Amino acid sequence: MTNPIYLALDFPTWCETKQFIDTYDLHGVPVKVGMELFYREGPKVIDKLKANNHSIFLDLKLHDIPNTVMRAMRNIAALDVDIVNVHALGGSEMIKWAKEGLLLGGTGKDTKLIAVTILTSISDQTMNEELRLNGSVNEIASHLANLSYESGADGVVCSVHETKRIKQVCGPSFLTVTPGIRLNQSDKNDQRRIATPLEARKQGSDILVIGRSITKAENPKKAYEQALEEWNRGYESGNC
Ligand SMILES: O=c1ccn([C@@H]2O[C@H](COP(=O)(O)O)[C@@H](O)[C@H]2O)c(=O)[nH]1
Repeated sequence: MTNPIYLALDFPTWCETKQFIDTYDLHGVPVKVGMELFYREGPKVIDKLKANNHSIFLDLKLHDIPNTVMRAMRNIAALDVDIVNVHALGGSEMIKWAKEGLLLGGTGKDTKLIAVTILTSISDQTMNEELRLNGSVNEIASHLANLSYESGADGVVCSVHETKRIKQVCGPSFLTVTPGIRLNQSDKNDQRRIATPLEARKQGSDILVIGRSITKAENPKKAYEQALEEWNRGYESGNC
């Protein structure tokens, strides 16, 4: 099976990104490019990573009126990356138009459109008391996943803790992409709904996104290999 661990390249510049990949010999691993790097370097960063054989998840989390998202997605489609995303809270019309934009601007590659349900930095308490969204994160994330599924998305971004329920609601082939992964549970940082790679595998995640547990590790190469080893252990021990 293909490597499901996307390394979050949350660096300020291409220069620092390249230095990190070169130093720790992480050439060719799947990567996630987010707002920090993309807003600095623009589309050329995608070409540079492609030249280095990385699968790319472009994490720009579009959230606007349907027409604006469709037109933006038409341009993003030309970048020919593997995964792109929107916020599910933009609603069903926005998700449908995002898919339309992706198809209109696409180069024939099967770019997956996924929708962020509830950010992994949000707790039940923040959702209920600050945002005044009623229900548990689990309930709302699975509702938003179902909405995304019915609107033509290929999957969602959620935490490991919602994966099982989302698979039950949307079916096994609906992708669950899970950030909030920690190799050491004590390093939560700004994340609230975290899990280990082993738990992610047991709960049925398809793709893991890992940033700081690898980039800030003493030995990032070893940390990446540890994540892969845990993931594979989850499979070998028949836990899935
Ligand atoms: O709900 C979400 C959606 C996206 N992310 C992104 O994933 C990485 C996680 O980084 P860590 O350092 O492993 O916490 C980061 O780029 C986020 O923008 C997310 O964490 N949660």
